Amino acid sequence: MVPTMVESVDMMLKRWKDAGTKEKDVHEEFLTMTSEVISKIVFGSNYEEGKQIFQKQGALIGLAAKQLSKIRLPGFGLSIQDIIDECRTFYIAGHGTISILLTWATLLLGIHTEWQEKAREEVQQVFGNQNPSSEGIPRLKKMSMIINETLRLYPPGISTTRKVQKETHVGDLVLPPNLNLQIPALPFHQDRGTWGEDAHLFKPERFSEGVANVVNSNPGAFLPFGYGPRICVGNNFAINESKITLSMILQHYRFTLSPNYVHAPYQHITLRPKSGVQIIFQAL
Ligand code: HEM
Repeated sequence: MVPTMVESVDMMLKRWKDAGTKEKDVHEEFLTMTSEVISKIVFGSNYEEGKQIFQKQGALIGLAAKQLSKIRLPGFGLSIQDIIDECRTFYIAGHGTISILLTWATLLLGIHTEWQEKAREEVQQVFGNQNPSSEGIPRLKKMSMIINETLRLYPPGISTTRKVQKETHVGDLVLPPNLNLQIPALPFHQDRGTWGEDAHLFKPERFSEGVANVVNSNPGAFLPFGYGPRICVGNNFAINESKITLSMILQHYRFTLSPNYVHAPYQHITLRPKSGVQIIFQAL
């Protein structure tokens, strides 16, 4: 997967170079790039083909006889429809969230340029001018701290849901069966009792000893990928793709937030910027 990710980021950086413009809406750029990656990995195709596959799937589902969707693959208990649904889930879950994480991380590094420099130094130590490799990715400690702090302040999957199976007592509350619960990440991520009075500030050093060290007394304090048996299955995929993308950008550009940017995060399933994030890039 790493070479596929590197190839897609490389294509994005070539587009940037050819376009020659310094200011970019990185949300748009990352959306195209992450769609490219997931299309190649799930379908072995590119972004345009991936889009077409979904349009064709719509028609296919309409045409598919009920009989077809009832065919079950031996040993797996999955129907053709189940497999189509799984591919769709991976396609949708597998790029929107990563592009949002990358967008917020770039915004924060565009403001906190001292952290941008620290991250660039680390990337140069680990990869030099070479493309990121799977052996080097786990050595990017500062990058992990930056990504975790971004996920804490701007969790793309802003809330998750659970359904109560049997009557449950939580403190004085009695939760009846079948109650749907919405579990928002932000109040936990910005709780001053857990994170301190500066909980609202970007301070990646909180994670210098890893996530477990910060949340060991309360595993629910940091929920960017959810929690328990239904935790996000794309967790490592997302972190790897984010580290690769940020590393390659840092190898080629120094960047700052544009004065044209208007801060307007809003929740539309995920936590995204309403009018994009405009960043000014300077080639190194
Ligand atoms: C930064 C990127 C991502 C974030 C923030 C994120 C966040 C989440 C969250 C909060 C959940 C709910 C977990 C729970 O209820 O406990 C979830 C579930 C899920 N995610 Fe992600 N996700 C990301 C990337 C991905 C990627 C790249 C994929 C696939 C390639 C993916 C596939 C899934 C799937 C299939 C589920 C449902 C798991 C289940 O119900 O068992 N996600 N994700």
